[in-house]
Amino acid sequence: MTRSDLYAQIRSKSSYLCVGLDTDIQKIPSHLRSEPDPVFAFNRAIIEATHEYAVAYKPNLAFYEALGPRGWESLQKTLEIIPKECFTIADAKRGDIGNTSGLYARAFFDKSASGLEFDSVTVAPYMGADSVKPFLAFENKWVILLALTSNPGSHDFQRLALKDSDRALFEEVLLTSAQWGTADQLMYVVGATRADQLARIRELIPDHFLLVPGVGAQGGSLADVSRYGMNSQCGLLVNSSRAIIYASSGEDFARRAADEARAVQQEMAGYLEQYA
Ligand SMILES: O=c1ccn([C@@H]2O[C@H](COP(=O)(O)O)[C@@H](O)[C@H]2O)c(=O)[nH]1
Repeated sequence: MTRSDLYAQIRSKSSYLCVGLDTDIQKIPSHLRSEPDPVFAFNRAIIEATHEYAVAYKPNLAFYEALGPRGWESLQKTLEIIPKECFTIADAKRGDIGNTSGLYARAFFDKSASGLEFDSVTVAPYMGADSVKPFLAFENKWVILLALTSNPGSHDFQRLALKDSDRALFEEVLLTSAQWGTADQLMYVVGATRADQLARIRELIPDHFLLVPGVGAQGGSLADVSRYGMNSQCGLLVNSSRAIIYASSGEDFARRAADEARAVQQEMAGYLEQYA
């Protein structure tokens, strides 16, 4: 998907919501457990209920890989039914030496090889340029690099000040990696719990899209993320997983997920009018 297709969808839905498909077999409502593929049945209901309000879907690979081959099959079937206008993110956090990264890229971008074709994949940047560039070789595909993550451990390395520099490690990651590709193929993960850093991040990378997890269950503020992170083309995809997909554990789970997604979308519509 191109940047202009993504922006057109954000405008037409007045939304920059990404719904996270972190589908935990233990949390699926009990009435779905007798389905032949409960994970797929759950995802289908969530996607049907929320696609009016969401511009992107982000399955986290851990939830599928933990189930072995049947998890991979559920993922493949889920990807097939995500509406074509929606941006798809394989939250896989990959990255390795160049030839291995090339195969990871094929796994997520080359349907003829793996049966999967996502628009984007999350990648860890710490093995450097040669570990990221193989993902950037695919036309109209996106690499979403981890920059400043939402978890408490982001302080362990990402926030460390570099010696003889006024920059933190994550700032160096942003500035250096932005040279590896263009803002039409590179995005960055910045946690919503790190909204205090967004103004600084926008000084360093004004044009790139940011994938922002951490609102909802992790308590990040959508208001702050939107205020400090939005650029003139929105530049944000804000993810919420558990707060939407597990809004209810009963038979009304899909309707409740729609209610949550709609509430977030309505708040986003206001911020788009105000800031973009
Ligand atoms: O910094 C990061 C990077 C990735 N994630 C992922 O996003 C979702 C968040 O789920 P919630 O239920 O909305 O908290 C999940 O898949 C994480 O692995 C993140 O949270 N922070």
